[in-house]
Amino acid sequence: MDGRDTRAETVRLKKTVVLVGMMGAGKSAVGRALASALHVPFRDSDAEIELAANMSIAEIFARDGEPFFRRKETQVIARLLDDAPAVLSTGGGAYMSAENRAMITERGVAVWLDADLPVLWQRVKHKDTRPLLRTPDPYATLSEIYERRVPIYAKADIIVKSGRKQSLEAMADRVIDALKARPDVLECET
Ligand SMILES: Nc1ncnc2c1ncn2[C@@H]1O[C@H](COP(=O)(O)OP(=O)(O)OP(=O)(O)O)[C@@H](O)[C@H]1O
Ligand SMILES: O=C(O)C1=C[C@@H](O)[C@@H](O)[C@H](O)C1
Ligand SMILES: [Mg+2]
Repeated sequence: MDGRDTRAETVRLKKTVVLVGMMGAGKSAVGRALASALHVPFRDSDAEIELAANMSIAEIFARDGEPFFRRKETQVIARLLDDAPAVLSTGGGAYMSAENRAMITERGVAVWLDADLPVLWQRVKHKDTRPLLRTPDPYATLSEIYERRVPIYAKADIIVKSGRKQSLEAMADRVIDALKARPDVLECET
């Protein structure tokens, strides 16, 4: 048996879980906890792009522009979806591309970590690593991006609400609970 024991159950991931959502939704942080709970590899498209380019995302945006970054993002997601089932955290804009959405849903399962704007702002306001928020009024920019993107994130296969007070592990557990309703994604024996 190649399944692993999680919370007194044996679960086996059959498809890559692709976390989508806004900057600060917790895709990277919750993704790591989720991969650890499911005993599968954790991958992060932003980190993979930075590794391949040997540059930070802010540097890539500044030197090569956002369209170049988006092309790399699509290539990296396609490559990572070829690997064995894993948890894949995407960058906040990845799910905006129809091409990315199609391949994610065909070869994996899209999970939207849905956090409200005030929660997102609390989480991103102290860091200046996100090039899209390097504007004179980053809160207004985040708000505008949020309003524009929410209808697209809502197309995800699974939606998990992310509250202010939930720990990363609690969020990972909620994602696992949602995945259990999808036996084509998570095989579960008690
Ligand atoms: N449920 C949570 N509880 C506590 N802290 C959280 C939670 N989710 C995220 N955070 C914190 O918020 C910050 C931003 O989260 P994270 O980097 O995972 O977001 P992201 O969705 O990957 O954003 P990006 O699209 O910019 O990569 C981190 O410091 C993370 O630890
Ligand atoms: O929301 C976005 O468009 C982005 C989010 C980050 O994860 C990075 O992918 C990059 O900063 C762009
Ligand atoms: Mg991230």
